[in-house]
Amino acid sequence: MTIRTLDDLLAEGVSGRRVLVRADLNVPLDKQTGQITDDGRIRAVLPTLGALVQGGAKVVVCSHLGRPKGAPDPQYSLRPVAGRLGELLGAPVQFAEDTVGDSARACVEALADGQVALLENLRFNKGETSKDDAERGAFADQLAAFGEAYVDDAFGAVHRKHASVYDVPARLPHVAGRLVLREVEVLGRLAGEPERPYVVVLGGSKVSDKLAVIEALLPKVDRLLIGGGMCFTFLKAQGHEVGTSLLEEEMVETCRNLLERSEGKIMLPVDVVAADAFAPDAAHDTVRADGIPSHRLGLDIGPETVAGFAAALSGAKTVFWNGPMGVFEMPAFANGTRGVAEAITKTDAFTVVGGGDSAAAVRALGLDESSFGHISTGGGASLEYLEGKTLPGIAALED
Ligand SMILES: Nc1ncnc2c1ncn2[C@@H]1O[C@H](COP(=O)(O)OP(=O)(O)O)[C@@H](O)[C@H]1O
Ligand SMILES: O=C(OP(=O)(O)O)[C@H](O)COP(=O)(O)O
Repeated sequence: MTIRTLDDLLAEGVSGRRVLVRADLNVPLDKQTGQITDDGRIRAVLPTLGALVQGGAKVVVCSHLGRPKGAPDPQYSLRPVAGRLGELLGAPVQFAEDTVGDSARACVEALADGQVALLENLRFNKGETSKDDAERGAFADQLAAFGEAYVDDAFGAVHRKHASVYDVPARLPHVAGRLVLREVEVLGRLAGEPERPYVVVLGGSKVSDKLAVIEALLPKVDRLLIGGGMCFTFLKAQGHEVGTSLLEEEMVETCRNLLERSEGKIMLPVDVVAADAFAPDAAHDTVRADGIPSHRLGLDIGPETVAGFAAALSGAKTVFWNGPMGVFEMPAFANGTRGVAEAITKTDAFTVVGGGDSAAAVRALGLDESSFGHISTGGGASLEYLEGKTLPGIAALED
């Protein structure tokens, strides 16, 4: 099995050719202003886009943003991303008002050599995420018509069996972009035989996605530290009241089983910061993890938990962290994420941070990016890669 790379495509010559690039431009946006709060994922794809522009390709970029439900939803428009991408590339990016409709077609047809267009959010179309092969395939046909070659540089989405990731490469000559190659190279160090002790820290809000990964990771790790929105389903499984905290009721039984089989490797919070509301100025207190008041919700791990997690991390030789420990976007609930991130940087371990929001948290909290071994653009993608799974987006690139 081989995977052709962007360099192979460039060596063939791309001048005047339409190249469809799947990027992961799923950046965090400020809910009030709609502005991009962290452009790390846009910067991460610049080496690939820059090389194609230099080569004189007509570059058609596509991406998802957030989780719209298969229909246009203005709050998830990629328009602001087109503006920022143009600034970073130093040349305007044409924005298509739809993904595969008249606007997109006109935009693609008008491209001159070396110009870049960005299509509207892929997930405004049912076919992108459909579980039905035919529905996904029909959408992939429309997308593939925009390119003569396909580059996958969307590492953060390679674990999704979606049309733009899985079905389009079956329809076009396909290569891996620079970001995908780099991520796979670095994460390969953790997927093989990581130096022990190997500690994984999990948090964030995509609870059910990540619960599935824990099962597979448990045998490979020495400690699994769980905070963020993840922890409440586990606390509930231990029989504790979690108030109105993020909870996946239907996964409580799964968590109970995981705890039973975890041989004591799973470490949960002993204290949490519980608030009256999901708001920056909400009244809040640190409470015992088994004493969250029924009208409150946990928005951060508490200081005793941070100290316990730091102690568990101190002797580690390999650390992987995905998912903020709390709602770090609100300063009152950022201490847990900051504390754990600092503890990770103090270890002698090879440290990897993965995930759009985790990487954004590192930058937003003013931590030194260079004190981590690698900052990955993918959270779920890197976790599934570490699990040793064949990822749909990588498999689709193999010849
Ligand atoms: N206790 C919590 N309750 C609700 N949301 C939380 C909690 N802790 C963290 N989060 C949220 O999780 C989000 C990030 O989750 P996720 O997408 O899983 O991470 P990543 O993008 O790094 O993979 C952040 O926006 C953060 O506010
Ligand atoms: O943000 C992403 O993943 P991550 O939060 O696991 O890093 C990717 O853009 C994938 O998005 P998805 O989890 O909605 O498929």
